[in-house]
Amino acid sequence: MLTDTYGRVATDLRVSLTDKCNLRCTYCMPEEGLQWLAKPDLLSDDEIVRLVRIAVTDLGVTEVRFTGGEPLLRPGLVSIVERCAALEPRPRMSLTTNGIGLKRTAAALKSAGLDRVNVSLDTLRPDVFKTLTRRDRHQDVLDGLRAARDAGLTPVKVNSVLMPGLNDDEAPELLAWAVDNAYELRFIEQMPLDAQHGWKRDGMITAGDILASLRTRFTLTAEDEDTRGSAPAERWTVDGGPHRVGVIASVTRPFCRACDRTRLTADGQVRTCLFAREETDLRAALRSDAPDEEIARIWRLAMWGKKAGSGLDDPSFLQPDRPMSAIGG
Ligand SMILES: Nc1nc2c(ncn2[C@@H]2O[C@H](COP(=O)(O)OP(=O)(O)OP(=O)(O)O)[C@@H](O)[C@H]2O)c(=O)[nH]1
Ligand SMILES: C[S@@+](CC[C@H](N)C(=O)[O-])C[C@H]1O[C@@H](n2cnc3c(N)ncnc32)[C@H](O)[C@@H]1O
Ligand code: SF4
Ligand code: SF4
Repeated sequence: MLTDTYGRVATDLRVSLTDKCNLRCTYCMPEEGLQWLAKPDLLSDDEIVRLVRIAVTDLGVTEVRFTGGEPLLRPGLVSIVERCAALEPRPRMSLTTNGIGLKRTAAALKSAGLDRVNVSLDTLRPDVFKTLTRRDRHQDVLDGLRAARDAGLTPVKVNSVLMPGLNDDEAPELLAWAVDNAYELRFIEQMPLDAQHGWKRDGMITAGDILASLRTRFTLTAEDEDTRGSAPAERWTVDGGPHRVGVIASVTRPFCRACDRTRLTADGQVRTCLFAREETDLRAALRSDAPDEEIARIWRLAMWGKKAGSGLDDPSFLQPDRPMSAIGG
């Protein structure tokens, strides 16, 4: 098992398949993109499947999420999913994506064994989308969302980050749309993980702001805390249910005490936390022909050193060197 000194056990593995992306969301990447990882530095499909196998069979991981950068840009994605679905025990598998390209791939991903998807969409307004992501692809995301739902990659969750002066007035509109389309909407507080290091605590939209805005139009009833488990999202039923809305309040209502996550970057580094400042190199072990037991040992040791939380409230907090897109959000 992947246990840490605070008694938490990591059973949820998040695998970044690439650091590249076809959008440039302002809270994540600069306009000109980043220095992408060199191809030889990326884990191969075989290396990824091997690490997932070790995680599932030797380390107690039960959930695997593929993310990035934009995971749909990884050519081998469908085959990676198919090979991971054949593992014993079979992990539950999901994908976090900007949705562009899902129209083409949703059915194949479902057949390969993917269980569900989370799609990021911050606005219903094409012009705001273009400003926020610096790309004119709004319709592609809407098409991808529909394709995911039609393919049965459900529940389809939608992740929205609200940015002051851009889309912070859209929360009720987004929720009405999500309810109509049977998507489960979650609002995410912006975190200091942007490549530009432009985050400011007093410049972000908080969970409190979001809930106040939603309550101008909906009656929200908090779900029982006991049902939350290790989920980052706190949830409310909307107008008596059955629809729900979530808020992922990493900054103002952190949930690190229940954290069950371990992360693998596209270049094979274990990260114990989104905000970790150290990484552990599994790629080097893989490429020096280490046996499975040795890789499992290194991974366990890395997780044992996991810190209590994000450290966001510490006066000495320092943003990690890698931005969200290179960590795997
Ligand atoms: N602080 C913190 N935030 C996270 C973590 N994992 C995900 N998030 C935030 O939650 C957002 C949504 O993450 P998703 O990839 O959709 O995954 P999820 O919400 O954990 O997954 P499910 O609810 O199981 O579908 C991300 O964009 C992050 O902003 C984490 O380990 N720590
Ligand atoms: C890094 S992206 C990777 C997967 C895919 N490209 C996508 O956008 O869904 C994963 C999630 O991280 C979120 N994200 C990116 N930067 C963030 C930040 N600075 N604060 C909070 N969430 C962020 C995005 O909104 C998205 O939901
Ligand atoms: S949030 Fe996702 S879609 Fe937006 S730039 Fe980052 S990796 Fe790309
Ligand atoms: S900030 Fe780190 S410790 Fe807290 S929930 Fe996220 S990954 Fe876990």
